Amino acid sequence: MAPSKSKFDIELLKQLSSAIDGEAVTADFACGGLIPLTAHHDKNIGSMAGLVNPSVTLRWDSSDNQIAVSKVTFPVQSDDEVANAAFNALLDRCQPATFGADGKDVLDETYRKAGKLDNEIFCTDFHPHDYGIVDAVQQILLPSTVPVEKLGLGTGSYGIRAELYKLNVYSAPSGKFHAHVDTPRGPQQFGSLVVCLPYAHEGGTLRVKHRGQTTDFAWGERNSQSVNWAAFFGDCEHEVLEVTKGHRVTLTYNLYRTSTANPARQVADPEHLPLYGKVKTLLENRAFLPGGGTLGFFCNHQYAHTHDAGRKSIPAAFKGVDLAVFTTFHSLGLKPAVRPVLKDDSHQAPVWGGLSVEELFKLKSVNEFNERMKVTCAQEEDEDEEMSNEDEDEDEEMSDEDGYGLDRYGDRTIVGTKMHGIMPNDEYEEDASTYGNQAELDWSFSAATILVVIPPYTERVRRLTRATAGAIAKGSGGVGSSPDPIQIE
Ligand SMILES: O=C(O)CCC(=O)C(=O)O
Ligand SMILES: [Fe+2]
Repeated sequence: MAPSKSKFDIELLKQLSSAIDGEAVTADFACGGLIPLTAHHDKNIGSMAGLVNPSVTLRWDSSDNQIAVSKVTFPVQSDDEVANAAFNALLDRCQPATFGADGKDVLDETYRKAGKLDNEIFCTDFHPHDYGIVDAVQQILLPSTVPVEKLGLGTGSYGIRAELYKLNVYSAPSGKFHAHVDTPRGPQQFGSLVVCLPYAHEGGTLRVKHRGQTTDFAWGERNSQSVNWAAFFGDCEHEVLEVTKGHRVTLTYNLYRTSTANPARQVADPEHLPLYGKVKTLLENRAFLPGGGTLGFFCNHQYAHTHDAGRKSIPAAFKGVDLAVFTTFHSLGLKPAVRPVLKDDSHQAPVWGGLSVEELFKLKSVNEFNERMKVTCAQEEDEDEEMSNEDEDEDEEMSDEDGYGLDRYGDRTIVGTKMHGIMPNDEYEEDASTYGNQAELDWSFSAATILVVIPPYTERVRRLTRATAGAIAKGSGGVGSSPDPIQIE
């Protein structure tokens, strides 16, 4: 006997969940690199070549009225007395670094022990663009699969701006910064960049975590002869382990996605995402949700969307696997919508259409779901009608199997995969999300869902054919001429 429709759907949805989980495992949340001191930036051709006395110079406003500006050049050679005196003057000029907790800037050396210089009082001749760092970050963390015109943000694809934020010195013994999540500075900020200047030290590993995965950047040993850097998504918890010897001198940058797009930059083809083929096969399967339905995916990353501008920016801000899910469905002719999922205690929930995960799973009917989520489905009304002819008895069979978080609301299906469930607070050890690197600003991170209305079989195949034919005709891949602009409402 053929399996019942709901069981069959569950099986296919599980496959989809696994495919997304696979995509999530390969998606990077942090990257880093090393620039040997032999590297020289050739300003004429914008590449690295040759060996021409490389160095990094820092200048800062002196606190001594007799001297306007002080400077030091890295690397500081141990036998160079003048350079060592200049380095000590830098250490003297630094003030204790604070961090954000409960909306206030806090000085607590058991949590963060470091010195800092604010960017108003220093400058440097080191620019991460010159060494290809910004390009590398863009390629690894923000591979572009959505031409921004589809998101109403201009033409081409995004650029990246690295804005110098602070100079920090973590010194032995016990320089450190316990687990925290950097305070977001608006929806365009997608991450942070740390550049470690050449100065011998031991310890001070930068540890970055995301959903159970950890990446360590241990620069101590090699650092006296190189500039090291790391970049990571803004919603990742991270910490600086204790410095046990020497001084760990860093420049930190906020990384922003620029709204001015670069029309010349190649937009990668979503057809090459591993997920694409699997979703396409699923949609082409006549037996999969034949009458249509709605799929929901809990995002892997968190996004800054505490007010309207932030909420509208979410698709443009998508990272990693969330971007892959969004662009895959979009390029196959469907119109994914995005909804924030807020915690119960958020007074903003009714305003932004957000829903706590507890509420989400309490919902009984499609109408209630639509009402509460304020879902704007990309479907015409008659298709909605068509979609509501499902058998209510199937509800039980569809609910939460094997921890996949499958659930069903009348004719709609919410798919949460293992990786994509709402991030519980205990994912952050000691709830690091309550510690920032600055007192709270207007923005904070919260979870989001992607909702995709799956039309009945014939309609979705029609859309799919149109979308993929458009892409081929355009010869560029990408989302090509696929349907209409992405719906954010
Ligand atoms: O120095 C580092 O590696 C990271 C510092 C940091 O997390 C911060 O300044 O927020
Ligand atoms: Fe940080």
